[in-house]
Amino acid sequence: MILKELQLHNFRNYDDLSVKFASGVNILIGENAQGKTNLLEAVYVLALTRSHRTANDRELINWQSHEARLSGRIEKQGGTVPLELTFTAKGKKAKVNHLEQARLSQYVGQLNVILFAPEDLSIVKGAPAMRRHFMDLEFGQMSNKYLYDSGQYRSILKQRNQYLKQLQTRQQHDRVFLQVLSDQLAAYGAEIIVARATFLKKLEKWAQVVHDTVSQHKEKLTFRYVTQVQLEDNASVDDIYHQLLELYATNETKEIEQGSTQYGPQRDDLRFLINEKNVQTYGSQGQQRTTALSVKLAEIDLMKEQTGEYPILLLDDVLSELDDERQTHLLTAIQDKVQTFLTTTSLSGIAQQLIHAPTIFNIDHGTLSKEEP
Ligand SMILES: Nc1ncnc2c1ncn2[C@@H]1O[C@H](COP(=O)(O)OP(=O)(O)OP(=O)(O)O)[C@@H](O)[C@H]1O
Repeated sequence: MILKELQLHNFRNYDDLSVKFASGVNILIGENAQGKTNLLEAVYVLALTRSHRTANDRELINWQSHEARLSGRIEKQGGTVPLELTFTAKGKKAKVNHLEQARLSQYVGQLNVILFAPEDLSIVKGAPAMRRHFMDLEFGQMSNKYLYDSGQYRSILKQRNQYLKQLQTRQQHDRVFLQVLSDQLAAYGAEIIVARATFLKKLEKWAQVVHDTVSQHKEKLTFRYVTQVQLEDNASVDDIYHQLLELYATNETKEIEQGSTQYGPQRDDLRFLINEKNVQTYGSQGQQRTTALSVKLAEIDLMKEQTGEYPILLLDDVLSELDDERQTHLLTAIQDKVQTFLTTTSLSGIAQQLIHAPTIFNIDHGTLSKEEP
């Protein structure tokens, strides 16, 4: 899939921008605070309807304005698809093929992106929330159902936590309503757990291929999905649902005391192992970085397997963080396959010989100029 064109209107520090991109590697060069990350963010937002940097959409709108508009034209095997997003103080509207979508989950998935920023290098050693966020982002793009189920789960979880607190302070007495919420939560939770397990198996398979090459056949990378339920191979949604219900029933008093839900996918984690040893605790910094790189590259392959199209890769200032060997692996893996946008303040430190005919854009105070070859 290729993002052929992008138009921005009052998005961050861009007043009006209209740009055509190359199908290979697009390098965005500029000094600090000129709008490089804002442009990558625009592509990310166009794909996912929300930013990776802020949960507050208002920040995306130019300070001088009340409305931001992003539109783009993507080219896929099935043809060209125009996308449009409008942000105002009241909310956002999403259009595919000029038709407004009733639900954002219907919009997401048209344009698939993978973002790789320096903080992703800490996916192995960072907090569990980071790995859950990673799973939700990636799997949500590949499956509308996953996206929908996790949205429902989040809202029921919030209600249930509020209700547990109310039971704690005796504002509420009705435990039957708690059971209704537990039932709904277990139903969506089971869907999420089974989907995560299924996607992780597939992702692991691709990550093993990449890691085997990067480690020159010395290391075997495996994933371990850490969840509170018993997860046998091919576990059914129904089985997990009953296990969760059982956990809620047995721990009702404890959960009321704590005033929060203690069981479910919001407590999951993901462990990476190299030759059976946990990379988080035993891996060198180099192995942790290589694992992160293998996982990122595996996402590209998995996305292709699931959707039939390669996603777009957004590299936010990450190449300078990778040594020559890892840069080589990354750039060779994507060469001539994946449309890539990379930001940098300087070309030095980037293995340019591995980038086939890049298109270079200079960014200066929210304006773009293409460097002629
Ligand atoms: N809503 C907004 N309206 C107008 N300008 C904004 C808005 N949000 C951010 N900016 C401006 O955008 C600029 C930051 O741009 P960006 O984050 O893309 O920097 P960058 O080029 O990636 O720099 P660095 O290399 O330091 O990361 C800042 O000058 C900031 O003041």
